Amino acid sequence: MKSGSILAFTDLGCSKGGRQLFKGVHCTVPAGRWLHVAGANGIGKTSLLRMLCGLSPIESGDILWNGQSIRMQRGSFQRDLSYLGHLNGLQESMTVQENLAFATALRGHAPDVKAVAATLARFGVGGRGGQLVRHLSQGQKRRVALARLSLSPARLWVLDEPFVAMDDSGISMLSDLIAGHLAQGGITVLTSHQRVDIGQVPAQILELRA
Ligand SMILES: Nc1ncnc2c1ncn2[C@@H]1O[C@H](COP(=O)(O)OP(=O)(O)OP(=O)(O)O)[C@@H](O)[C@H]1O
Repeated sequence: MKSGSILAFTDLGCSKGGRQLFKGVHCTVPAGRWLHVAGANGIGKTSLLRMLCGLSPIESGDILWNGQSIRMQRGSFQRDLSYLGHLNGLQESMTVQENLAFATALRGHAPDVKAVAATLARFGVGGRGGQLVRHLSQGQKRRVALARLSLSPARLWVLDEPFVAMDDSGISMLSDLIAGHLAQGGITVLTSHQRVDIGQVPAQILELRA
């Protein structure tokens, strides 16, 4: 993983349905650090993440990746990004193994069957590889989504409420996964209503306010 990436929000604002959610957000997150986007229900945390991922347009201000607006580098920025939303982004009618192989193929690589199996085992769903995703529990789906994330070479991880539906071992596994990502020079932006600890790396907290 290349080091030295940097993410910045400059005077960022967002409105939905004609209502201003937040404005004037400034924040810089360097390589190896993580940002906890916090704030009350409905304040706009998911909306901010969706702008960051290009799922909705930037209305005011800007988002910079390595000093350049993400609007000017859509393709390369998307390759640097992995997004985990509320819905996990898994194909329900495919097996667990097929989902991970599909994600690898989308990145232009041949699926490594052994690596997929080892990763599923690491995330506590090793026996589920041949099972359809729609037959998994919510927490198991989350674990499969995290297994897929761990195989991603993306430098920026954007995670919307990643700890929801996770049991204690899942929470600690995810914290370790993020800590490992940061140690390799990655950056993580996440939302959570709970306090989050990621190894020894202090949180940068962005508290959204109306
Ligand atoms: N497409 C839309 N049209 C109109 N309003 C929208 C749209 N999408 C989101 N909103 C509104 O924008 C506000 C912010 O929603 P968002 O999901 O970003 O909040 P949040 O901070 O993530 O909330 P929570 O903590 O409850 O998950 C909410 O009031 C929501 O109803």
